[in-house]
Amino acid sequence: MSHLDHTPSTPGKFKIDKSPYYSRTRWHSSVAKLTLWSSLFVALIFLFFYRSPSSSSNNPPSSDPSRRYLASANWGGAAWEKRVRTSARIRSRNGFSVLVTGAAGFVGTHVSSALKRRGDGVLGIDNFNDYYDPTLKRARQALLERSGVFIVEGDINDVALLKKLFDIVPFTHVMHLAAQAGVRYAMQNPGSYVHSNIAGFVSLLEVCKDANPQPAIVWASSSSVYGLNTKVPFSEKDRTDQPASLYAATKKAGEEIAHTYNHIYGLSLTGLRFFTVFGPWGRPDMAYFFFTKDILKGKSIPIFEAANHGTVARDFTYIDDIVKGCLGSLDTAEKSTGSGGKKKGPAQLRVFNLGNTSPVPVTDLVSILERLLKVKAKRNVMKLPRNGDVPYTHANISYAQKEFGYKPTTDLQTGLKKFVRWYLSYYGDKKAVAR
Ligand SMILES: O=C(O)[C@H]1O[C@H](OP(=O)(O)OP(=O)(O)OC[C@H]2O[C@@H](n3ccc(=O)[nH]c3=O)[C@H](O)[C@@H]2O)[C@H](O)[C@@H](O)[C@@H]1O
Repeated sequence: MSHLDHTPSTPGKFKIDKSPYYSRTRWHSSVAKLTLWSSLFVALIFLFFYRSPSSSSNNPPSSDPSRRYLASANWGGAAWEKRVRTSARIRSRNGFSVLVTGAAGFVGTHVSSALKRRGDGVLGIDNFNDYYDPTLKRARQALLERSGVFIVEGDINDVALLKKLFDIVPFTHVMHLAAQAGVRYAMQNPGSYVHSNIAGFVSLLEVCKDANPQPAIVWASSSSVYGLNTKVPFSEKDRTDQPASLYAATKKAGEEIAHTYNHIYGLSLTGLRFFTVFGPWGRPDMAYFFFTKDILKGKSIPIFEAANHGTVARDFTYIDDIVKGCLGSLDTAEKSTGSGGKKKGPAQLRVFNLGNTSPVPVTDLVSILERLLKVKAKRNVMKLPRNGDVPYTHANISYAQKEFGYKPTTDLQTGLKKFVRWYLSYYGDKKAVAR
């Protein structure tokens, strides 16, 4: 029997006798402790990398199998590099070469496709996580593939991968749309917001600042940064220091981080505050999308109202208008001024509201859907939960209008008509009801 077998399991209660075995016992127990703590440490590191949510367009619940590629990256090789190069090749005079992060996401897909159509070189990156149905992301990927856009499967926290992409292609621009989206999910999985919207953004900026030439970066902030601001319409000059959700706080942090990288490294940075973007190929976690699904299924839908039966309203903005805003921002983005990681002069730093300028109550959104679907909704009106939602958003867009002629042209009714048409054709009438 080994002397260690006498050691009680409760630490602290054991007083070691000063026997000849004492020093050996202590040495053995130190080795055992060291082994125990090292194993724990290794296990914690493993858990962190394995369980921490991946970045890109959205983040998954902890069971997400798509995170596994973090441990085993599936990129590289001559054929892969050729696809990267071909996808990013510029096909028009004065065209750009754009790296689009979150390319299999809602906005990412539309922007990538618009850039490709006008002759820019486009390379996507997305981690295809399962925050929402990844088959929708795969369908978007197939759509882009047909128009010649290759989406690299990878995470924006993978610095080696990003560096490799910049080694292969001297991107002139980065359209950074990969993020953990959704206001309410932040209470369920706060770490995913930090991982994607903060750590992921920093890892991207680190690679961009070292790139030669440095790209100009346009990235997705959010209307949610206005938080508890009550002055309407929201103007870029209004205060944004009262975020109502962790999601909003991480987007606000992104704006401050952008300032830092602009200041130190001369990166040209443009943040876009999107206002509740909707349309075909949209995000299933958003109200207009799951209301459609649930109305068709005959399920009741929760409709939030503000205090004292106040109206909850959003400045819903149609995807095509957002795409125009993204392209306008890219077209007016000035070059970054740094090289070799060093700033050579002041660089452009901008933030734009991209909204529709006409807020619509959520109850009206439901009425429009009822008419388009020809089904009466089962309305379950309830108090706005304390989950990060704000009662009202309304964009002042005069800055974007002045800088690149931004002018939204699609109202909620017209946009929803296009969405419903897409929804029914994508899921098929029967499947749409069954889902
Ligand atoms: O503008 C933005 O920056 C944000 O827009 C949306 O956030 P949100 O406006 O909350 O969009 P939805 O989740 O689709 O909600 C739309 C409206 O429906 C309401 N709602 C939502 C869910 C629900 O069950 N019931 C309900 O009445 C919300 O209060 C809100 O007024 C996106 O989900 C965010 O990712 C984005 O950053």
